[in-house]
Amino acid sequence: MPITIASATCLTLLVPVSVVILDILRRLVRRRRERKGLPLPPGPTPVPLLGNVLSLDTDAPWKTYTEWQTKYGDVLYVRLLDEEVIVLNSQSDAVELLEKRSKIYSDRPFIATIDPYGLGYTFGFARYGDHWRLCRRIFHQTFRANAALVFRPMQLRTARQMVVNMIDQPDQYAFHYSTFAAAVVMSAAYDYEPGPRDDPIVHILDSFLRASMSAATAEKAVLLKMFPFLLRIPDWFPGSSIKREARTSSEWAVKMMETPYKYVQKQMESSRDPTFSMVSDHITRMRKYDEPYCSAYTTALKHASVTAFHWYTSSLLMTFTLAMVENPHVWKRAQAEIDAVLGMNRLPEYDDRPSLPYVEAILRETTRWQPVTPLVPHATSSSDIYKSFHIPKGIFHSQLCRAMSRNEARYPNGDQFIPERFLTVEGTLTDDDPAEYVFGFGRRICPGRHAGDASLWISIATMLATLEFNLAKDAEGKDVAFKPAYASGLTR
Ligand code: HEM
Repeated sequence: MPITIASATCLTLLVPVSVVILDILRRLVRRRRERKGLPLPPGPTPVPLLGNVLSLDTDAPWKTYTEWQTKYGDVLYVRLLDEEVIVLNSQSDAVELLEKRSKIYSDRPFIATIDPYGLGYTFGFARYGDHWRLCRRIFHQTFRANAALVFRPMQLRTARQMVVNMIDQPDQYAFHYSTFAAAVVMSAAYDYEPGPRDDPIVHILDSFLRASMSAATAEKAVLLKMFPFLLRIPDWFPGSSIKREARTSSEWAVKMMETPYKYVQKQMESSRDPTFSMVSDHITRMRKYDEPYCSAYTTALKHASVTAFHWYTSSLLMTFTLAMVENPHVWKRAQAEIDAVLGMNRLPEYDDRPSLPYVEAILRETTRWQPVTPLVPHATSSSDIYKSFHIPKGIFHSQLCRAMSRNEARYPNGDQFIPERFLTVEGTLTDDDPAEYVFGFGRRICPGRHAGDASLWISIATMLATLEFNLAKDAEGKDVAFKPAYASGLTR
């Protein structure tokens, strides 16, 4: 019988699919042997091969996990194809494992999209090991609590500039948030202050974020893990779109890493004015080292200085804006507090922070209401036993920030934006601060949290002191209705 094109295609697909199925089975059998009779944490019953993947809301997985939490408890075991996942829904379990046993809970999982999309150029996705340690040390020297105080005058100035830009171009608010957040990190990392509009480096950052975030979804990670050859097929071949997207994202990532780095090198060579930044400091220090350490140091410095993490700050400012537009009574009460404490003649400064508890409560509620990383992925570097359950080596585990922030006992009506939940009846702040979980836990806890928190506070306080938050109007002066939606990806 002649072999048709259709049957040849079927045969071509059958081989990789069979290899993948055999590999999944082999790994599942090996894991079962390693358990030595101990049970896995409870979770929904997986179907053969597919596991629980069909029951998961892939756009908002935390919604399904939260439903399963009610049914199976705080420590959940879920299987998505061959990927085993432990979901930690409570802060106490996250502290117990990620902080007290941080030696084995600090790795990042293998996510097949990270390197092809260029996300591997930021050390946030690096595997736990020497490269990560060096990046983290470089980063920490600049951004640790005391060192980050140096940035405050710049953060204050940049926040005020952002408000001026918003008054000029209110419809471009998302861009102004991004410029502000990037300016803070770029100043510290490269001594580079972006222009208020159309800055070329902010453009590179935003282009990378758009290319990587819209593309790096969980489905694509699974697809690439199962069929890595998709990255090698010719551009004209059906199904090559993932490869082309990855290439675009990776090209932006290289520009994001190299362009500001070259800017610092040029400044150091040519400028008569001394430049001081994280990058220039380490370029100077590394002169005393020889190859190959110098080359490892340069790579770590480039990965540590990639400023893409500014998106956390700008994303939270978007959430803040949404909350203000939906809850005008909140910004009105905050304005009344600011006017009463500061009077009408000056803008908020950092020293005013303790005197503005309602503004602080708004910041806390913003980070709680819509956590910027609903699921934070970690991986175990060896197996463990927790609460008499077997936790396998090398599996994905994730603290579900979203479940912590929606714990009904701690936050009644958690879907609503209610800053008052952080205030006592006397109007002072309670001890509950979401910063205890929104920045992660243990050795991978956000190292930019001090700078990030200071950026958020000064920008929110300055906006509340100067702006009103209303719906846009159409040509007839009527409110333009809108339906808020979050993009899904590694962050929101
Ligand atoms: C202001 C809002 C911010 C929030 C809510 C936030 C949150 C987080 C979270 C949840 C993680 C993962 C922690 C874990 O794996 O357990 C993280 C990691 C990280 N953040 Fe932040 N972040 C913020 C701002 C920033 C800023 C402004 C910077 C840069 C100056 C930054 C730099 C980083 C880096 C480099 C990592 C990776 C750390 C590692 O893997 O070792 N973050 N952040």
